[in-house]
Amino acid sequence: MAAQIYSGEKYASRRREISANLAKRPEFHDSKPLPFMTREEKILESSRKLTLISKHMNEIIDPSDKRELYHLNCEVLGIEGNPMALHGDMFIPALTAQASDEQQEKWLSRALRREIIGTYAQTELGHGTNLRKLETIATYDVDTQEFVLHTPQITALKWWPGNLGKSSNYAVVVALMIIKGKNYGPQTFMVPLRDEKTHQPLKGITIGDIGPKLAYNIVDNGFLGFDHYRIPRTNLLMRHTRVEPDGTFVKPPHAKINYSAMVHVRSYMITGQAIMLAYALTIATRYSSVRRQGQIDTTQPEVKVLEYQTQQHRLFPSIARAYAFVFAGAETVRLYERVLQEVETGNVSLMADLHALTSGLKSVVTHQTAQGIEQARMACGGHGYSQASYISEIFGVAVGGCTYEGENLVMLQQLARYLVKSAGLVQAGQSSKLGPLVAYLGAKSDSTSLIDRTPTPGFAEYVKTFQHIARKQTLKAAQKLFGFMEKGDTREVAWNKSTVELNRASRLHTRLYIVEAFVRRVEEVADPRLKEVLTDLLRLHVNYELLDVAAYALEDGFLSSSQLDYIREQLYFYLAKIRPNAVSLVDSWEFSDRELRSVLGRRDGNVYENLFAWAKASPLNKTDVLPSVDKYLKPLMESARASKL
Ligand SMILES: CCCCCCCCCCCCCCCCCCC/C=C/C(=O)SCCNC(=O)CCNC(=O)[C@H](O)C(C)(C)COP(=O)(O)OP(=O)(O)OC[C@H]1O[C@@H](n2cnc3c(N)ncnc32)[C@H](O)[C@@H]1OP(=O)(O)O
Ligand SMILES: Cc1cc2nc3c(=O)[nH]c(=O)nc-3n(C[C@H](O)[C@H](O)[C@H](O)COP(=O)(O)OP(=O)(O)OC[C@H]3O[C@@H](n4cnc5c(N)ncnc54)[C@H](O)[C@@H]3O)c2cc1C
Repeated sequence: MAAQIYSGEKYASRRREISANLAKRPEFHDSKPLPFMTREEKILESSRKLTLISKHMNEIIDPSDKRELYHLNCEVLGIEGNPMALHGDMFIPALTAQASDEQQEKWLSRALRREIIGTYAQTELGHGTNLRKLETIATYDVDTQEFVLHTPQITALKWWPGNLGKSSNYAVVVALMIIKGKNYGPQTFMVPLRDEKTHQPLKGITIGDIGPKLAYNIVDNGFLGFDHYRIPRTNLLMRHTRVEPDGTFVKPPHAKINYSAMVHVRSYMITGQAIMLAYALTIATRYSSVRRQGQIDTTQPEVKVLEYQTQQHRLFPSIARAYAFVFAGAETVRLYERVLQEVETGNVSLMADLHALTSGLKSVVTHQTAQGIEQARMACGGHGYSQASYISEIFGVAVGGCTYEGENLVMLQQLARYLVKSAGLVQAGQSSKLGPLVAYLGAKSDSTSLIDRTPTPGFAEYVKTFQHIARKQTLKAAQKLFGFMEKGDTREVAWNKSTVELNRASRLHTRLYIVEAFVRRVEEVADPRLKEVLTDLLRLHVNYELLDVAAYALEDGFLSSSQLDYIREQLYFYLAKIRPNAVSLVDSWEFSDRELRSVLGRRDGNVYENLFAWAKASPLNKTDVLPSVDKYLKPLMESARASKL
């Protein structure tokens, strides 16, 4: 099963080898539980481990394999980030996709060797979503052939970029490019921020950390201001866009080609989110098979809480989602790598499809992941609320994905633009022009679903029902938009009056895609034992998801209430059928205890003694009487007692 999850036996077994290798190297382990460290201690500890990774990586992994590096990071550094997180996640991808060969020679090679540390500085205090209104300006000075970076007001301060505050000495900075008074929109520049020897900020640069956040606190998200700060013309990233010495602008082959670092993260983060969801579910499912409370049969001993149907309903559909997301994530990465290669040859035709797909997936997957993690926390009762479970940290890190790389409700609208265009083609009788991701929009619906109307309903009937729902909502929402426009609203006003419905269409389209990705993967499985278990999980998935969106199919009679009853019964049937495999389904992700960092999620199930040991190790328990008691509580109680006398 691990080979299914990790798209092949080769990587699944490499993960095991890497984990086994690290188990023998205590210097790579956390020196104490992360929840007991201050933010400063965590950053120090993470930097220590980063240095070790840098030194010994070649003995443990093949550093050219992204997946191996990712696994090494998960084991050693964990999810709370590290001082070079953005260096790998965005700085290197931005240089790879946007720097010319000559620029790559100069900077990318140094970045890969870790001679310099970089980040991606785009968001500002006043603007994150609306990139066209960023306020940092890069004005071209033809005389000196330099760009002058400037922060004209406080809202123009870069704000949020990861590792900008304290760790990075370079950044790929996004600023509005002005040449001879003309605004050429957001462009990307390579900008030195700190002296390479002293690490002191360079003259003209104001820089620092933005303070603690909900989670992800090992990362020093930062602020940055420029005071007429000059960089050479050749620091504009010029793989696709160019500015000649005389200020002539040479257009890229696609207007949004500069957004590639964002598309890179959106493509990869689907897998990252699946893994965080699987972390939380591993912890909650294992704990639920250790925790005994209450009885189902009063003549029998207390049961494991995993026997309760409510607990299964809380956890198993999310287990199915984690599988669905990792399968969809693998497809997304394949498409991303293909588009990256095609763009290199000047073919930008798939950029819009990739953007639409990743915008939708990023939004639906992060939202459902956060919901699933929070349910996993509640499934652990009181102990879920303790940081010993580590689920609160997983939640905090994962939920950040709803905001970064494009706020979810904004990114759903990006997909909606694509869907509206496709609906326009359908309306114009040009369905043959629809791309493969939206071809179903042009198909004719059956009048009713055949779920429960055939002897053994296959997945095709479910897929058709999801297609019907997504098609109906897309065409309806587009019609709403066109209707407002026909009545005289501008497109923008009409759009704003239709966005809730448009975003619903985007979610339904994306949920259909996720179901189809799951079906595609299960169909490929050859081993009959694996196929059976994955088929059960997929059946749980389609029934759970369909129930969740059934209102759309009930309102036009595509599904009847008796079919709905059938879907519910199927759901309950598969909850029970999956129960014996539940622990194996989470164990199949093969997370080591080191990687999970959870007392509740321990593989050996020895939860109670380890919770007690963890509590005793709390810094508060170093002394029996705290200074706060000596200084305040004792005098308070003493004066209360004295006044009673
Ligand atoms: C199986 C195991 C294997 C293991 C393998 C390992 C994998 C594990 C990896 C885990 C990795 C996890 C990584 C986690 C990283 C965590 C770090 C997070 C750091 C966070 C960083 C950031 O947040 S950076 C800042 C991000 N900011 C944003 O995202 C801003 C959002 N805003 C925008 O993107 C844009 O402003 C916009 C898209 C909303 C609007 O842009 P604009 O105003 O310019 O455009 P329009 O709306 O007018 O649209 C015009 C037109 O352009 C099209 N378009 C827009 N963007 C793109 C694009 N990128 N590509 C193609 N086309 C695009 C748009 O659709 C419109 O088209 P039309 O045809 O006109 O409709
Ligand atoms: C953990 C984390 C890490 C980050 N790392 C980086 C980084 O490394 N580099 C970087 O540059 N940035 C980074 N960011 C910033 C991040 O990319 C932005 O915060 C994000 O893109 C959202 O933009 P915003 O903050 O401007 O939200 P806003 O746009 O202000 O969103 C506020 C609300 O307005 C709504 N809204 C905004 N525009 C529209 C619209 N057109 N239609 C309808 N509703 C709208 C949103 O849906 C939301 O409800 C990070 C953020 C976080 C949380």
